[in-house]
Amino acid sequence: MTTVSRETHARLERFADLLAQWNTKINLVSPRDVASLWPRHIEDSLQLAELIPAGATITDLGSGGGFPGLILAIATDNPVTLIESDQRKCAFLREAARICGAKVTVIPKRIEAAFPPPADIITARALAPLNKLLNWARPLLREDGVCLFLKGQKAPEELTEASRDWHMTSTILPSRTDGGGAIIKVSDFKRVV
Ligand SMILES: C[S@@+](CC[C@H](N)C(=O)[O-])C[C@H]1O[C@@H](n2cnc3c(N)ncnc32)[C@H](O)[C@@H]1O
Repeated sequence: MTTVSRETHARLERFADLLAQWNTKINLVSPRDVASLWPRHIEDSLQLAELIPAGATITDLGSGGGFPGLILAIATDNPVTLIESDQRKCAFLREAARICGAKVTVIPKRIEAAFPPPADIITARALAPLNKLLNWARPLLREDGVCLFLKGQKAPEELTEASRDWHMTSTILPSRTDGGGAIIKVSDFKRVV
């Protein structure tokens, strides 16, 4: 379990309450996950916080209900850009950021059409295979930036597949919350020509 301050815990509780309210109208998480928001979604996102340096700018791709981007904005107080194409989810993300006092910019567009300033860190969860994530991330990341992707059991296969198209420095870290899941950390990557 990731340890957070009492104040951060209270802000995350506010986020969880708001998500549960909004989830009755829009599908931010599966309805059966509302009762297990902390272990399944919040803790899963929080484990990235300790891999992110203080002050680093973060861009989160396909943020959905705010995992992991909004959770990281609350836990780290770093500036976070959330890219999400679903307008109703963007309305939730803006409202949750306001209520939880998170430094967030929401870009209500498809990733391919979003051009935020290059970030120090790119995150994503439950969005696309690694190869596609790297393709989206490259122009949105500083040259010396790092990608942190929350992945399921197929992380090793995705890394093998992506290695055919990308030169990269990569590590697979075991997820602390999802048995069999993993964090794929990628830096210094460029397309094989
Ligand atoms: C399966 S959900 C995962 C949401 C969140 N990351 C999580 O772990 O709960 C994928 C999200 O990515 C968004 N999405 C999918 N393709 C996208 C794209 N090309 N540009 C922006 N958002 C996209 C969807 O609208 C959806 O909210």
